[in-house]
Amino acid sequence: MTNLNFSKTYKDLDGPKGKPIVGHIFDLEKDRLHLQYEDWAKEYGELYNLKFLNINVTVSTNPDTNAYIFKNRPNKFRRFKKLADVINEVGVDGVFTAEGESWKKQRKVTQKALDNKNVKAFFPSILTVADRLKNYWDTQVSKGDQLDYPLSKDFIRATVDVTTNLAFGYDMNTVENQTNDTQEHVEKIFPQLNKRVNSPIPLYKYFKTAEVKDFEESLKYIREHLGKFITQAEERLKNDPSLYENPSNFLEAMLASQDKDDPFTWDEIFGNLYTMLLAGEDTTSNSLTWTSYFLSKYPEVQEKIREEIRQVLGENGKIKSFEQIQQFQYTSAVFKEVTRLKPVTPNLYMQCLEDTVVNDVLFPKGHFIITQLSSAARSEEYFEKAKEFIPERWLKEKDEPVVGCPFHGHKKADAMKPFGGGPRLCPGKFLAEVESVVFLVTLMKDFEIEFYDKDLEVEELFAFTMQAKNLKLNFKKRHQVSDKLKGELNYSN
Ligand code: HEM
Repeated sequence: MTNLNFSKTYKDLDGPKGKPIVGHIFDLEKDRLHLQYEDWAKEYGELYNLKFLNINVTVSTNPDTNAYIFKNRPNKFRRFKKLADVINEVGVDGVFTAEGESWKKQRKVTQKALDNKNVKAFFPSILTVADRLKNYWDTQVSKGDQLDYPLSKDFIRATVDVTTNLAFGYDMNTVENQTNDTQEHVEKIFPQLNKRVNSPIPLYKYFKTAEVKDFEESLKYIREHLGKFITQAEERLKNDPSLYENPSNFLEAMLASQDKDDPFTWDEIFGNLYTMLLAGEDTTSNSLTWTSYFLSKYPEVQEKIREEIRQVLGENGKIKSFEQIQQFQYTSAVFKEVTRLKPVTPNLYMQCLEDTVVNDVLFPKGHFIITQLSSAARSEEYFEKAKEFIPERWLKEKDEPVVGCPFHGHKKADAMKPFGGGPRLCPGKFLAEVESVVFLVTLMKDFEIEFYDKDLEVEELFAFTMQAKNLKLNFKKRHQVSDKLKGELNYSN
């Protein structure tokens, strides 16, 4: 500590008053944890303390502090050990929970599998999933307007298909085979993880309730199922040794390492397949579901996306090339604004690996810091008209090299970090953005959505990821554009 300069330590920070001995353990509102952290930040400032028995935790909503923490991984900070242990316990022992050298090795292969070049090469498979989605939706609306339609389920299926295709080289096709069980088992994982991470005593280890047993059955199913993918890929490599040099997907790339000095173990391969499935599906599908919330709230945004579709693809055109995705600037801005207002992973859990000074505050080795993301992203401090949904804030002014957000002026566009940051920035960010634009274009081109019940309040439900509770939508074939709108939007069809 001798070389560190600081004027305060975390102990000088304020925070809500906890109960004697237990501290804040019983104060946490598990279903709205991120909102509770945001509320406390309004009262106690951007850095404040909580206590769980004898464990001190600082919550940081400060973008600079958070950026520093993100940037200084894996050397100075790691993810919460308890979080990693709970995730590993269910077998998801991969790049998300790995640390140090093991993380570096796993990150390298993950990042390569998801880099721009690979996503581009994989693009035709995304289009295939989008075509299936369109056909499925056509069938649904051909029966008439679909009231209270479970659109979020379709987004889950589409993102599962994209991820399993890219990562495992397996076409699960859950969009067409609506009966696929895998995703139903996978859906149970995040809510259960949330419960386990937030239980001070791991009762699930000692009392096998029906819920615990059901969850364990799901884990068994997933283990067997993913195991089959590994066996199939091993066969492919045996039959075609050229795949060792040029693996065609993430799973093959991991298996190909068996040939090298530092091979991955079966558990590492399994854990990373599992990680990809979980990390790629829940986050992206929830973000798309939140997008459908804003589209229903603002029908004019649906129209603007349609106008962009017309401009980029022409009348009755289809997405054909990867390059066209870059032209969907407004649609991309819609998605970006959704990730600002509804960041689906609002809390990231960090721990200091050494005594560290961040923004003049000393945090000792082992100290826990929750990097809270939704607070800054929705704060007037960093974004003008912060509470409003304004996709245009992310559009470049014509002929002007505007960087980031024209609305925030002197404020900070990088105060939002829905994909984390630093060396552990989400490696699936690009894939998520590309597939989301493709699915939104598919949705808006031929269909429209509206609230099933305008008076039903849609709530943010925290279940490890942040989900939309009470979102009920009607799903319809696209209406004819009115003459008035045609004039306003310069529609010609
Ligand atoms: C809208 C969609 C998504 C969001 C909002 C999101 C968000 C995040 C966040 C916040 C993190 C933690 C980053 C950090 O600690 O700094 C993360 C990590 C990760 N994400 Fe994503 N993600 C999304 C989609 C995806 C997709 C599509 C994949 C892959 C198919 C993916 C794979 C991963 C992996 C493997 C990690 C762990 C990285 C590491 O620890 O080094 N994510 N994601």
